Amino acid sequence: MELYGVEIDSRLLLGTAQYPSPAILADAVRASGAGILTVSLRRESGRLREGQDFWGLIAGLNVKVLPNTAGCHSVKEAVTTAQMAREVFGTNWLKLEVIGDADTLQPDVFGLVEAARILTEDGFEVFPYTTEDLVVAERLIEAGCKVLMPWGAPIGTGMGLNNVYGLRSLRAHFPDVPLVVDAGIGKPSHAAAAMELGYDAVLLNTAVAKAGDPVAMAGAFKLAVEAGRTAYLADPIEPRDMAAPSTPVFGRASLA
Ligand SMILES: CC(=O)[C@@H](O)[C@H](O)COP(=O)(O)O
Repeated sequence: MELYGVEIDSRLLLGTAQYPSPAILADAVRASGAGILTVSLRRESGRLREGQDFWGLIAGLNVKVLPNTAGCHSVKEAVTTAQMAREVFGTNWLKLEVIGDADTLQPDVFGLVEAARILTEDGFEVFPYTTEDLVVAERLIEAGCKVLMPWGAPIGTGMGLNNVYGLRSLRAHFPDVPLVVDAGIGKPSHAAAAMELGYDAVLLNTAVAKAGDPVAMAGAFKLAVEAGRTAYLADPIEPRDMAAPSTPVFGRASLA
């Protein structure tokens, strides 16, 4: 998969927050085979010493880092955080979150488009956390985004794909834009379902970090993403209303 001209081996993107310990985070990342890790400057660098330890751990994993403006509620805050993240991580890649509602953590799509335009003009390669809205998607692309990351469900809910119709429409409208389902995935089956829809990748955090066994769950997500992608490429059958015998019957057995 190619994102902003960079070839990425794995179609699983993993968040790095909320793990029980740094060691479990590192083991989970390895088990997941993740190709990209998101890192939030604001959440992780609260205390200087801890922040430095954390950067060291992430750097040692040798996985591409996608800094994230998690927790930003305004364009100004997101732009400032992005500029700081570029300094700290030395990358133009940015996962752009502009949160519009404190209960659902849904994106402020108006602020998102504005921030995406400002940051793209400033040389960032923006991965916007958005909804499945087609018009917003169009505006983000006009603003310079070359990847879109619609939500599956609100962050941290684990509800899976809330609007399969919307996600399918988005895929159909933008066949050539890399699309990543970001947020709300709770189980490997949700990730597989996203991949079966033809999504290029999934991004998740809570489902692994908060699992009873994060390392085992990370391995399960790895398999699910691979299975979903393989199934998509294998061209699944369409569901149908009428039954159709899977074992054709030629003639009848004579019991006489
Ligand atoms: C880590 C990150 O980028 C989150 O903001 C992301 O949206 C993940 O959401 P979940 O925790 O619901 O997987």
